[in-house]
Amino acid sequence: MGIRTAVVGASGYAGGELLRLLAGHPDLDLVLATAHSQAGRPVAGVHPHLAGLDLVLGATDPAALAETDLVFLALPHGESAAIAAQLPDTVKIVDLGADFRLIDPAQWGRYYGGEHAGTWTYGLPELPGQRLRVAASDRVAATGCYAVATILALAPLVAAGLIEAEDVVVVAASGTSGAGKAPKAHLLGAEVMGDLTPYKVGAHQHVAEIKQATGAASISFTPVLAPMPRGILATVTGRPANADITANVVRAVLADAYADSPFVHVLAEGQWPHTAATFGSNSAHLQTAVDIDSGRVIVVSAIDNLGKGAAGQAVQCANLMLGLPETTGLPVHGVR
Ligand SMILES: NC(=O)C1=CN([C@@H]2O[C@H](COP(=O)(O)OP(=O)(O)OC[C@H]3O[C@@H](n4cnc5c(N)ncnc54)[C@H](OP(=O)(O)O)[C@@H]3O)[C@@H](O)[C@H]2O)C=CC1
Ligand SMILES: CC(=O)N[C@@H](CCC(=O)OP(=O)(O)O)C(=O)O
Repeated sequence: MGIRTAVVGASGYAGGELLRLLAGHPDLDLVLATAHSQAGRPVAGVHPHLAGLDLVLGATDPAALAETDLVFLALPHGESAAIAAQLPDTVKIVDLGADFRLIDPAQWGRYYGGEHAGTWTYGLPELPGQRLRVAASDRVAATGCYAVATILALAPLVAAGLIEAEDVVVVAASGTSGAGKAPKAHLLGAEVMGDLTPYKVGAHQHVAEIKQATGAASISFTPVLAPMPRGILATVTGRPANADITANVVRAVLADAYADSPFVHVLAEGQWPHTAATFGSNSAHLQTAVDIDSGRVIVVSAIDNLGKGAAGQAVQCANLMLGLPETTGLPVHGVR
């Protein structure tokens, strides 16, 4: 018997991707998959791509979860804390929601409202020193999807002093699965297809965790909904601190920052990230340029929002928490 593992919120997009990854994981044994309104339905009825996974979605019962070794929470914001509070210390938890990501309660109040649940270890192992902190933790808050795409592009630039921390601009497009399965007015099929739509303009909740993780002082962030099922392409630009900066210098800083990170790939000169190349993987692809007109430093990053942006990231953190190799059960390469 391996690590007894439960997925809470298993009927959702992130939960479904966790089930798919766990089915191929050699050490994590899926013993419980729970849902809310869809409890009682077979997994394959909710997730047709998981046909053959012979499991019925259970109700979310903390007493049953307490009998496991590892719980992934893939719930709407605000629902994790009540369940986590009922689980003993013997159970390791990775929360995919936002509830425990932020340190500053004022930032929680600004972007989410309501009571701040607390702060867990931020689940982005590629940040300096964070791999060890995740490995030493029993409670980890996995990152937001736009946040990981942006932080991976931005953090090394701020840390190396290549750009000014108070002038960062991000425009990022996401596939529709990023919004979750629950019906939303702007996500009706006919409205999404053949269209690009900005939303939460000037007020996206991931700005708080991006600033917290990178040290950027001010960020203008514009998310765009794209007519594709999954994937994020983030274009991050910053004003250079030094007028002589070149793309080769930026590329070297990024390559150095991720030299020991198996899932982050700084692409060869001339190759640009695109979402399809990361589809189904836990990888992030990065490339950089210096704008020949404005002189701004540009880093483009691509991820699969359900992979490195959600379920893959969560499994990567769980691997570290359990002392397993970070890459166990996780695809480095996309499906095309
Ligand atoms: N989608 C993405 O790309 C990413 C998602 N995340 C985070 O992961 C979490 C899940 O997201 P996602 O899978 O997209 O969301 P979905 O809307 O697709 O799924 C939500 C899940 O939570 C369950 N649920 C809904 N309401 C409750 C409740 N009141 N109590 C208990 N369970 C409930 C649903 O069960 P049922 O269907 O049975 O009602 C479903 O299993 C969110 O916190 C999200 O922010 C993080 C990064 C990326
Ligand atoms: C397309 C879309 O709507 N995406 C969601 C991000 C979902 C996510 O990953 O972030 P959280 O875990 O913080 O919810 C949004 O922009 O709010």
